[in-house]
Amino acid sequence: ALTKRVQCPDGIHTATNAACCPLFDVLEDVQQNLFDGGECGEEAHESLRLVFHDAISISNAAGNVGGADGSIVVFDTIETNYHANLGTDEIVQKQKPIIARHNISAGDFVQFAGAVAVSNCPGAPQIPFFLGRPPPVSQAPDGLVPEPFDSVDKILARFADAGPVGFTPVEVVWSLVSHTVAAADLVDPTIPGSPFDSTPGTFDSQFFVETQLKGTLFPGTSGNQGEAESPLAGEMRLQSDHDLARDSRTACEWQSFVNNPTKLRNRFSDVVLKLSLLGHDQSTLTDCSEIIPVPQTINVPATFPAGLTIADVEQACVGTAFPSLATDPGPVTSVPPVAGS
Ligand code: HEM
Ligand SMILES: [Ca+2]
Ligand SMILES: [Mn+2]
Repeated sequence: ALTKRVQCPDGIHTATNAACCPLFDVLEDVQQNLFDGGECGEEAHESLRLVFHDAISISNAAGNVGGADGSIVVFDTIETNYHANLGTDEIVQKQKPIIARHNISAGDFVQFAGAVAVSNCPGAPQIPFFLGRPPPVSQAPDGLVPEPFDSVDKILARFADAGPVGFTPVEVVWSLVSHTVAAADLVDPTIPGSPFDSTPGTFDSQFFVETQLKGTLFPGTSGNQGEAESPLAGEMRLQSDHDLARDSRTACEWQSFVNNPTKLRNRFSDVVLKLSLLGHDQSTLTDCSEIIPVPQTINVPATFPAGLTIADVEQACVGTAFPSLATDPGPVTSVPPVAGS
């Protein structure tokens, strides 16, 4: 279809809707001053985490107030002190001056920065972005963000209660594709930056392979709340990811992402869009998805880490065999921490 484009006031860009033009400057600012020139590093990871923590803070039972409204930024002195949000204060402090330089709401910025963050990760989808969220009305109440020590029942119930339609167990799995570009700083504070898979800078399916492997060690100290044993030195496994990979309601969807990059991209894109619209009527927002950069593509098959094979898989999906994968060559390695964590 032919779409008429407008010339933006900067004289450089064009857009399908003039309302999107200011986002070219915001994009430049976040790439240069938040994401170190366009990296999939610590600030990109934390900005994606912030997408979730802002958006999921809405409850159908409580009347669907809030959601993706930027309250975690505007009411940061309250919300970043909630236990589940600990550690988000740093990225909020880095985002605030950028928001102040532009005429953009905090709710829009959090979702925009998250979509740009994901686009910096090779293999990622181009996440749609809609513009026009009003300022938040109030801080989100405590207790709406899932914790890694929550049971699967509790996690699924919390997601089901997020917004008027909620999220199904399968959509919960889709949302956890995020943990392919992620690390933990506070679950074990002695080892900040410990990644959830061996490739935290790449948007691949290693997270779904490695969470299905038998846990054999704690990368740092033992006894941390919300942590389960992982299969690799340096790698952190959340109790919640361990349990979701093995629960009969979620295990087959979890396994289905292994070596399925097209599904990984498409489902994650769908579910992040849905998160980004929590608390909003999509028809009141403007589609500015074209401003989000097109991510670099990758073509690397999933593998078992060196020294591990199908024999180390804790098969949980009944009825579908775990995909057959090669094992990385060479000696057993350990996963290095994410820099700047
Ligand atoms: C059951 C649901 C979830 C739980 C229990 C959970 C829990 C956690 C925990 C405990 C951390 C480590 C925080 C730290 O110690 O620094 C983390 C990191 C992260 N989470 Fe989740 N998460 C969930 C869902 C999500 C979703 C839906 C997204 C995004 C769509 C997301 C994105 C991230 C990212 C990107 C990081 C890494 C941040 C960094 O590397 O700095 N999480 N998550
Ligand atoms: Ca990865
Ligand atoms: Mn971090």
